[in-house]
Amino acid sequence: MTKTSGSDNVLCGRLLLIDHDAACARQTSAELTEALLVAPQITHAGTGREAADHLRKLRYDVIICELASLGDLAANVEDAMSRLVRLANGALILAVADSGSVSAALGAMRAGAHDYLAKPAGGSTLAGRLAELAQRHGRPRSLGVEVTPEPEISDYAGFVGASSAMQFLYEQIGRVAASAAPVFITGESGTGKDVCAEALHSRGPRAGNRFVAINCAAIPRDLMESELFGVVRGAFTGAHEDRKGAAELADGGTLFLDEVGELDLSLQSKLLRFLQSGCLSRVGETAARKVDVRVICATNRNPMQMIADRQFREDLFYRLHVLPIHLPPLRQRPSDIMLLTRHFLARYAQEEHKSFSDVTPDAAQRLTAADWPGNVRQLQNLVRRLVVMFDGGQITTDMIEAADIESRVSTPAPVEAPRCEKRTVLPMWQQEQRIIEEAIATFGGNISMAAAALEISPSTIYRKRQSWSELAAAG
Ligand SMILES: Nc1ncnc2c1ncn2[C@@H]1O[C@H](COP(=O)(O)OP(=O)(O)OP(=O)(O)O)[C@@H](O)[C@H]1O
Repeated sequence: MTKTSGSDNVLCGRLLLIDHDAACARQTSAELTEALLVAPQITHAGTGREAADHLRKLRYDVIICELASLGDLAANVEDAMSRLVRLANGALILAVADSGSVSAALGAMRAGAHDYLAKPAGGSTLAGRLAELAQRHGRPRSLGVEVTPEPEISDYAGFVGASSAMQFLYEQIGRVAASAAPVFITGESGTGKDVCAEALHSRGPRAGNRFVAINCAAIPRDLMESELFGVVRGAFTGAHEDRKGAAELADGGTLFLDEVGELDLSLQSKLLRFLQSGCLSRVGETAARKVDVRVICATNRNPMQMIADRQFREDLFYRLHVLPIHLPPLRQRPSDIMLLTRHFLARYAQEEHKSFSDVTPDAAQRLTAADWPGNVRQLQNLVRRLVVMFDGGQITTDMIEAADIESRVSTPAPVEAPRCEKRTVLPMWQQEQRIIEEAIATFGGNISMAAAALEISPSTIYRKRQSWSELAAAG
């Protein structure tokens, strides 16, 4: 077996190996020790729960996790990995999946694993992949490492966060902001899609012009067209004067269409025509007006599902989905939770003229371990309530319990036993489509990276996308 070179020698600290097959784990340990120049301290855990016990007692640098061994942590791989990520305290996580379990591997990645390998993964393959990962993520705690970590950015254009997911996002915004091409932002509610749209505007060449946001879910359907494209006097009852719509107001700047999936289908056709021609007509006029806007749109729904359900035009989707950005949920970047907590604490304490010193270690542990289904908005609301409800001092777990009206922070989601339910089975091509689109979203729209993770070629993805549009059109 070949040893990794000195400069690659990044894996030397504490390593937790999770594998229910003890013989396999022994072999992997031996091979890894041989493949690395400085032997790591390897601890073996046979189950997810055993691993959780180790992680509560000691901090590890790297976790290698055979996914089938996590079954006792949660009913599905994604939830189990989310729990592991929360306990991992920033360790690098490399998932090892059965070669047929692409969806399990993707679920693990979605939940926050840094990378995955298909079985069988020998010691030198593992060592090589860990070296790559450590270079990419910068592991300052690994012993004997010569990696110079990139300077960590902890706030950027309205965002607070220093996790590797946020570093990737800042880099993406920096690159994408300069372009005039449409941006499609996805992410759960409260992850910062509005913040992202404004950051793209403020960091781009249109920053001197207007940023006009329109929430497609908040405006009644019959007013939407005039809000978007404007109206001429007398076009309908109540149209007392000529008025510009959001698109015209944003001329020279950025038009942000939030919750774009809520636009009704007839307006989607008009939006498509506008994107194709750069011209619009106000409601009640026939003349076309040339408008120069950069379009950014966002949704917290799955656009592929909306297309499959015929709620979103596929041609419009591909027109808008030129530069995709995906915002990771807060539970996948637990290292940002205390940074955000302290940021909001300082901000609201100042607003309320109060003084809060910090958060007790127990309270910090509780906040970091929570699921945050409402993401940053939920954390922000909780901190605001804490500041309003209490006079100052240190934030304790009792205070969190009292302020946590959503009852989600104090009670992490219980592990549900697998239920036998009647489920709809989607056709093979739709399941395949979902896996591939999820992989693409995981890598922020980068097809080459998604293809590499799926171990297929990028041209296969392009070819399959073409055949799905044909199937969707035929169906
Ligand atoms: N990384 C972050 N740092 C600081 N504040 C953040 C961050 N992410 C989100 N926020 C704050 O959280 C709140 C929700 O963010 P935002 O409205 O951008 O979320 P969203 O993804 O657009 O949600 P929705 O889909 O519900 O519209 C805002 O007050 C925003 O300022």
